[in-house]
Amino acid sequence: MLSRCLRSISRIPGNLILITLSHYMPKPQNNIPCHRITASLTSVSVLTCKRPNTVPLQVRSVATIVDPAARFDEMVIGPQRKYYFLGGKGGVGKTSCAASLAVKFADHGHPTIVISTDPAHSLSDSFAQDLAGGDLVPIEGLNSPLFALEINPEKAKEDFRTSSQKNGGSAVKDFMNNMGLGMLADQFGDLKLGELLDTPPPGLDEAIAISKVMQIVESSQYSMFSRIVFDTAPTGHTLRLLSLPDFLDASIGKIMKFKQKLASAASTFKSVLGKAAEQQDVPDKLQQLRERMTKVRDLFRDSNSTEFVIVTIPSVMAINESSRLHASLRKECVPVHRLIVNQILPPSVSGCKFCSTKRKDQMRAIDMIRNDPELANLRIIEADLVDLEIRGVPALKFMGDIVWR
Ligand SMILES: Nc1ncnc2c1ncn2[C@@H]1O[C@H](COP(=O)(O)OP(=O)(O)OP(=O)(O)O)[C@@H](O)[C@H]1O
Repeated sequence: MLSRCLRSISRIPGNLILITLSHYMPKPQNNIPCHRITASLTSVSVLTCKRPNTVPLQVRSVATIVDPAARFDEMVIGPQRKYYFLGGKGGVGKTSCAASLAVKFADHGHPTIVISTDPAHSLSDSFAQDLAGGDLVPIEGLNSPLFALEINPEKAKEDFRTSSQKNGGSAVKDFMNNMGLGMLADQFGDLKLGELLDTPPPGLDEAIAISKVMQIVESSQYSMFSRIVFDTAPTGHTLRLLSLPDFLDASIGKIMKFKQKLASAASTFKSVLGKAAEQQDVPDKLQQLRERMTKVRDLFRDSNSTEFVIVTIPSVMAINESSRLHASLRKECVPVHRLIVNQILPPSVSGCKFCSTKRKDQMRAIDMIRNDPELANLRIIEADLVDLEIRGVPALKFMGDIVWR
């Protein structure tokens, strides 16, 4: 209702927001429009409706508009680089939404990269191109460059584990024994080096994948790309990923402490100091990893450049999970403004009994969103279930026009 009638919103003096509506709106006494508008605005109280098409409202705090459109114009504006992470429950349409957003950015003149960090990739299927080779692959047929990549987290984890074992885990222990400092190993038992180096915690695979991606996006070779879209793994992985930088920070902090203790202990073994210097790069590598993890965390939290878009479907289970995801993202200070409710059965299905029953269920689930304290304030983007397979650039353009309006 509001989106159909809305022409503009502007702040006016006296802590008022002026909402100009493009359609004729009856007076508030008629009991329709202002109530509907207040239902669509949070923390708003209606003062008066002076003229049929101009409604001044007093706000207690900045109003959030629940509007069934993505406001793509806001997303596309500005040449500075922006990151969009799309996440949610498995199978809800994260990849289709991420790929269609990347296609739309590129079609609007933004050189764009889309990266899948989901271990169960479907980005290749979505673009109908093989993107699993480890390098960015150009996607044809768009106004600006679009490159896509599927990260293989298993491989990244294996690389990390191998290099840790070579340079950090066993190498650290051998190093201590060689120096005759084996007795110090017990003293450093509380450092739990193995926790980080031998048995990587869950989520490390994706963090390393994203960290690898950071390497790509930080390099001057890719500085021209102004939009980076991530198709992330289902909720559980994403949540672990978010808590990972803090975990690693603590673990790596312990190892850095270890480095300092080792340096002071080594001073009593002057003859082996030369060897100590050779091993200097072990903690330095960890320091680099720590710095990269910190950057990943900062990137997730930077509201100027980053937005996490939650994708869901209109079912009670998916909406409950989205609510939990939003609560966790909020706790981690990750900016979230939009919730895509995908695969909604269109009203035209009313001829089919099964479909219309299903649609009623979906409408009830959508009502849940509006009453959910975590989700109600997000911009809700409604996307219909379409009767074609979302595969290949033309289908993604079609999907993009449905979702990213
Ligand atoms: N609005 C839609 N209309 C019709 N089909 C859709 C829609 N959105 C997604 N699909 C289809 O649903 C399936 C799952 O979509 P997609 O792979 O994008 O989900 P996902 O959340 O990324 O899944 P996963 O968690 O398995 O990676 C695909 O076959 C896709 O084409």
